[in-house]
Amino acid sequence: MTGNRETIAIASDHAGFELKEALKGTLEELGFSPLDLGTDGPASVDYPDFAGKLASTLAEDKAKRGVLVCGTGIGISIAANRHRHIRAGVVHDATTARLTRLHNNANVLCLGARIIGLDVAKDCLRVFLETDFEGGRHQNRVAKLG
Ligand SMILES: O=C(CO)[C@H](O)[C@H](O)COP(=O)(O)O
Repeated sequence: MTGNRETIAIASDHAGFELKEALKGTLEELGFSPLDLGTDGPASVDYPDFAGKLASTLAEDKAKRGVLVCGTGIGISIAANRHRHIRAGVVHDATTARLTRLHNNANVLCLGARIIGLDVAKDCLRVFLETDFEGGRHQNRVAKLG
């Protein structure tokens, strides 16, 4: 928390850099405090490094939720999901953003900057952050993820 604003960790590779920068502003508008873990520019970098930074940040309890962006959202989600405390979901619209919270209790939102536009990405972010886990039948399934 920063003041009474929840901290949201956010990171990207070079392909996601511009979208990450834009989404930091969206987080502020929505009343959250973005914790930017890089990358810091358009120079080519390796997405597992930034997924790892975000995973460490959540493990250290510096944030409870995070956002990762790469070209497709896929590579950075694979990397993030190697960490047992991470449930990262790649989403493409508000419906998948809602369902990855309702059903999967995802704690990390993954977006593909080369796949979706800014307005859709903003919708995904807002819905992801405002939707609670449904529990019930999904609780055992999520527990079985390890
Ligand atoms: O989407 C990604 C991983 O899933 C990466 O952003 C993408 O592979 C980077 O590609 P390039 O080095 O050609 O910019």
